[in-house]
Amino acid sequence: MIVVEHLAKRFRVPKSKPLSSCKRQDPRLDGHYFYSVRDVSFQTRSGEVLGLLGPNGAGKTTVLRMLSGVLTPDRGRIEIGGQDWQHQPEQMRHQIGFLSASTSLYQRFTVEENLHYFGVLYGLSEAKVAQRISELSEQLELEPFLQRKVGELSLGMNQRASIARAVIHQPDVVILDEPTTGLDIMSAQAVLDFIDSQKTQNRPVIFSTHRLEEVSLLCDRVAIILYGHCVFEGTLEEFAGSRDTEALRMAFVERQKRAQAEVAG
Ligand SMILES: Nc1ncnc2c1ncn2[C@@H]1O[C@H](COP(=O)(O)OP(=O)(O)OP(=O)(O)O)[C@@H](O)[C@H]1O
Repeated sequence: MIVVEHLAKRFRVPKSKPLSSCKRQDPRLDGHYFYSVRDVSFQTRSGEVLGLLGPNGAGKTTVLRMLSGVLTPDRGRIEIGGQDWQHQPEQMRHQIGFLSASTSLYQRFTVEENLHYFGVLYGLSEAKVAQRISELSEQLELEPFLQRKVGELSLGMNQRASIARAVIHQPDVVILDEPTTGLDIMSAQAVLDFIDSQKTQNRPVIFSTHRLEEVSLLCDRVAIILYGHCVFEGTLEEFAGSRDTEALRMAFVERQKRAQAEVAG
């Protein structure tokens, strides 16, 4: 079970850097600080997939970076499997597999060499590393390019290898930031199948996306982030009355319009 309560994160606005007009009008700008995440709460159970939705700049990546331990929240609480992040940050970091846009691999190493390197870095034995590489190769369809250098891979291959790197240590929780963005159909499908397979292993997945078809297909729950606030958290049926993509789209547009009107008014 993952419980996130009242997360908040602000960043100091550098004096030297002029803000865009969009940023200057953003209600989250307050004095010298930009409040990227104001108040976000949600929860998800083992074997559930939670989709984090919201327009560009809503605060999704900042939430995921706090969940994965990359950023420390200014406020709020994160509990994973009954343990509080704040009290056991190192232990918790090992329980999480996090893929972000900045998850990178060594370009001159092959995919297998990269996975081996990161597996050893996580303290896995040689036998365990070999077992994980074999499992992940199958799950993410890496076999055809396992021996190729990362610098020669397509975007889709690179993303699948990066996901394998993120979960090489068999974490209890998988967190993926826009995992299918920019991918071709086959690579995107391999990533979606991987997320789906986590359900059968009873492992919770939290992922951000702009694609409602993916939410409809995979998610048990959604959390909608607008201007750094969580404006909805619950099942798809509670959100849109059904899992249908069009129903989700209408519910999402309705929420966003309402939030914009509240901000403007
Ligand atoms: N380190 C930082 N310093 C200053 N502002 C930041 C920082 N990180 C994020 N922000 C700002 O916080 C807001 C939320 O950013 P975030 O990346 O979390 O949004 P997002 O919902 O993931 O957007 P997208 O869908 O485009 O990826 C944005 O306005 C962003 O510019």
